[in-house]
Amino acid sequence: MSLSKHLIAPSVLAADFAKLYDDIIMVNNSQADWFHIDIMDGVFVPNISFGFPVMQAIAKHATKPLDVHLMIVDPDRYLQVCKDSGAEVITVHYEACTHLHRTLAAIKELGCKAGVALNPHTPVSVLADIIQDIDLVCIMSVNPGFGGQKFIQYTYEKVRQLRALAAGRNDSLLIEIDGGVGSANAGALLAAGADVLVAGSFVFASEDPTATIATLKAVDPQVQSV
Ligand SMILES: O=C(CO)[C@H](O)[C@H](O)COP(=O)(O)O
Ligand SMILES: [Fe+2]
Repeated sequence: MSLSKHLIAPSVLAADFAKLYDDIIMVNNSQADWFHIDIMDGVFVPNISFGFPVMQAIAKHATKPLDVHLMIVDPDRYLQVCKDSGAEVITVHYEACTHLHRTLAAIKELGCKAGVALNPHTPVSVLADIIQDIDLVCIMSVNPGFGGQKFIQYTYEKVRQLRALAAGRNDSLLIEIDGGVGSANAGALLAAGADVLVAGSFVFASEDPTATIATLKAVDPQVQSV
């Protein structure tokens, strides 16, 4: 049995949409902790993924929490439908929210965990005055919009900075890493202070996704050897 406390959230974006049901059942039966659901509007990011009807179909069969990453402008418009579509964690982008404090309060009001995602160019210091109000910070380790991109190395430093920023003010903060995550960087991310690893192509493009999830779940924190 693994003693690891970190969470694995396979990103459905990388699943085979023509056999989505099979992939949902695979995740249900794996050691994954959450489903990561990427919703894109073609405005905040230069891509459109899928919307709430598809998420509702996923929720019908998923036996694990849905961790929803909203890559959309003005996300307040869609919080209620997101909750009604099965979300347990709702993450909005810092860069997409004019009134982030109000948006986080609205997410919590719905009974969901409130997350904030940061683009690679956004420093963690922007969260200094609001860190105590956040359940989860998603550090983007690629520019959002597409799966299968190369992991940005500076992410390790951002995880360390965020853990230091939250110390004593939000010790239960979950730090999630999204983009280009796989066994080459998982151990170092955990050592830096990450709690949740999102993995899309690394899981779904592998020969045996169930075993790949188990491998990520079994990773121990490791100081990066570069
Ligand atoms: O938010 C995302 C893209 O914007 C995805 O969650 C992320 O890219 C995961 O895919 P991969 O593991 O293939 O990089
Ligand atoms: Fe994502």
